[in-house]
Amino acid sequence: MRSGAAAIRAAIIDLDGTMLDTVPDFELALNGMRAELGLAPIGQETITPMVGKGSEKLIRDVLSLDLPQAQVEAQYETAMAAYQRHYLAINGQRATMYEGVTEGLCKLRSLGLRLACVTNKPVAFAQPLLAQKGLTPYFDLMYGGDSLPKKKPDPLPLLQVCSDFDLPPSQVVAIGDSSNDAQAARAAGCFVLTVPYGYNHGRPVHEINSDGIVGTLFDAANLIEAHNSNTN
Ligand SMILES: O=C(O)COP(=O)(O)O
Ligand SMILES: [Mg+2]
Repeated sequence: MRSGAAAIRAAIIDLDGTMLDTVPDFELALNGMRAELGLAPIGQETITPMVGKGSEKLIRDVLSLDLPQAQVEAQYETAMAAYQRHYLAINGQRATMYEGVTEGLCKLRSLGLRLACVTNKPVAFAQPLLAQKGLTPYFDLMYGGDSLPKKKPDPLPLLQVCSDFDLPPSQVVAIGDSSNDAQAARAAGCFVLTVPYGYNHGRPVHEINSDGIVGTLFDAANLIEAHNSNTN
């Protein structure tokens, strides 16, 4: 992060691919939906690069694997309803937490930062998932992909958090796994740190325009601590 910049007072943390590996949940829910539509199951290697742009795009992309455009639109509503039903039934069953997540969140809180989770996952999936994994207490607030009129890569959810926390974006860092998170952060004027173990739409992580790659959320917290000790 830029030396001479102001201290970081809040962090906005992504969910899928950053705190939790949810691809095994997506696999169950998407294949449940596909079975209802008479489509063959798909594997995690196909699903992983599709995660991160929200449910609407995911369902269209998954249907487009087999169906021509007109058919995708004709089946979309049925597919979305089936997908939501399956996802809610298995939510969190196979998702696992990445290394360093709880340590990182604890440390960020101990540094006095306010924390928000901003995900493109629908809020009806994200809220129970955070609760089930014991992550809810770390966060002051959470916005899902359908909480506001626009989702990442639009800066709106990040700017909303800055306004909720009454902080300028220059004092807020976004931490995520994808170019989607980085684009939103850059457009909002927030710092951005990237974890290398997530999905990034199937692209190499070094292509992301970010202020640094951190191995874990705990490493991110240590970097922020060092940055703040140079500014206070
Ligand atoms: O697109 C999704 O469902 C989730 O994406 P995110 O948590 O990485 O923002
Ligand atoms: Mg993500």
